[in-house]
Amino acid sequence: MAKLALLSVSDKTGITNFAAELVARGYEVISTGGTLKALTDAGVKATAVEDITGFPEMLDGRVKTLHPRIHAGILAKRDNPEHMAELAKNNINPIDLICVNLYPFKETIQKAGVTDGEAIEQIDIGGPSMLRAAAKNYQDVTVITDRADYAEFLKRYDANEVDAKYRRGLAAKVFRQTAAYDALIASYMTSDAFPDKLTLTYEKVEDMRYGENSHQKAAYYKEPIPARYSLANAKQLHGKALSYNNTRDADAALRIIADFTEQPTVVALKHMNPCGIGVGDDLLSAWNLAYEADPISIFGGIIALNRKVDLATAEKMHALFLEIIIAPAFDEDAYAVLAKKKNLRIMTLDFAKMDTHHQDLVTVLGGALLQDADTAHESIADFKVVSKAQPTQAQLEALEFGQTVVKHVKSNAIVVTTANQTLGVGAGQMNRIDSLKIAVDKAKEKDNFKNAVVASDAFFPMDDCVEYAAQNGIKAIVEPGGSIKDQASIDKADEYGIALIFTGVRHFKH
Ligand SMILES: NC(=O)c1ncn([C@@H]2O[C@H](COP(=O)(O)O)[C@@H](O)[C@H]2O)c1NC=O
Repeated sequence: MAKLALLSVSDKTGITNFAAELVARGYEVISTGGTLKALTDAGVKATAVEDITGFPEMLDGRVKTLHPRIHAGILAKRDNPEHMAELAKNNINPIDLICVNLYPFKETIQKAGVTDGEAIEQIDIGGPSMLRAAAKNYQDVTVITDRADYAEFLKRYDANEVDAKYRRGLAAKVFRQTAAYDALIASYMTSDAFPDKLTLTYEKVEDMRYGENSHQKAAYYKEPIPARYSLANAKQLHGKALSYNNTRDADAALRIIADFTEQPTVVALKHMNPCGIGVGDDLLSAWNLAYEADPISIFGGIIALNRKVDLATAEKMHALFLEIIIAPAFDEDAYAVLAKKKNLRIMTLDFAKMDTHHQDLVTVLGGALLQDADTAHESIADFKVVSKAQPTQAQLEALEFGQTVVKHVKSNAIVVTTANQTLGVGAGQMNRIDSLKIAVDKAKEKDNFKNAVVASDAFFPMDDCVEYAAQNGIKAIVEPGGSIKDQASIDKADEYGIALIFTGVRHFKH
């Protein structure tokens, strides 16, 4: 009896050639409607599934292969005499190879104007059933769901290397594939933000050279349908592949610059924290401010710019060693200058529709934490002045800028800023006063420090922060408030005659 192979694929790329190769190796091919047509049109001999089941394909294709003649043929254990006797009794032939890829559900839901009915119709039922049956019975059945495996299978077949280990690997691939397929359907069907079973699915973009350090292996995965404004949708025009750390840093820079849409803005970032942010009337002035904010830390930095990069700005950036430049676009001459550096990663991304409202997932030992992204944003209207001194309009604008920046800095986070430039960033210290000292001491070196204000991501636990800031010339501070010692900070502000503003919103970033 000839070996049987059942081929039923939506993506028909390479299928006729694969089928012909199977026939050449003595397989008898069975196929469903569209696949059968593709095969017979190409002159490959194949039998209709209907001729095996004795049933027509029904219900607009909802039922084609869902039949005991197919499933018993796949699932029978060849070394179980009772199974084989049952097959024989019912006149069912064992099926040795299943080649199935599924209805294009993902592609369908991305189509403009697709109806729910159209989407639901693209939920494959018969395909996953056959794949799962064959994968369960991998000891006896070969299952192929990825067309990249066609050539490998034939090679192994010819070398007599289609063994149980190989088939088990193919089976595992099937269970991953069907799990990912179902996860996408589940997320399409419900907007439950925190479901009982978290079935996220990601697709591998690439293996990375290494992870955070060279002894750590790593790979980059993207969501099946990533948001338009995401690194997954950025285009790399030039330079080396992004490393693990580059990828995280570029993502952090994109999250920051998404909060600055009104005016030309440049974000310079190092190790997940902004080292300089500048906002200007044009990109060059924004660059100058971001650069001058911290000309040392920017070395080897990641730069995000929210306007098309012009030659003048490109020349300034070219003078430095930078890891990544990401912007909506580059003028031709600007690109030519930047591309002189072989390794510099130059990337573009559509900045038009920034959808940053998403969830963030982090893993912990034995689990994961999922939360809404911190998209809260406080403006001057949300500020509550708690000191006797009232902030000037200029100070309010600087405080708003600082407040926007500080939520992107690792806690304990303190930033000292003007209304369009960071002057000092105190990040990731284990106590707030140390972060404040770092930020203030750095800012003090700057010419425009006299206009500087302080923003804090969380409340001051004691009055020492207000005292240090005031003693060093700071005239206005914004913080969430909420400490049992708030009054001490307010008293200290009043003692020095500086303005203290509460927002009521904390922005920890651990
Ligand atoms: N209903 C069934 O019994 C069934 N059996 C196989 N399919 C799918 O039908 C597709 C192939 O159909 P066709 O050969 O007609 O182009 C494959 O993606 C396969 O996964 C089915 N379709 C959906 O469930």
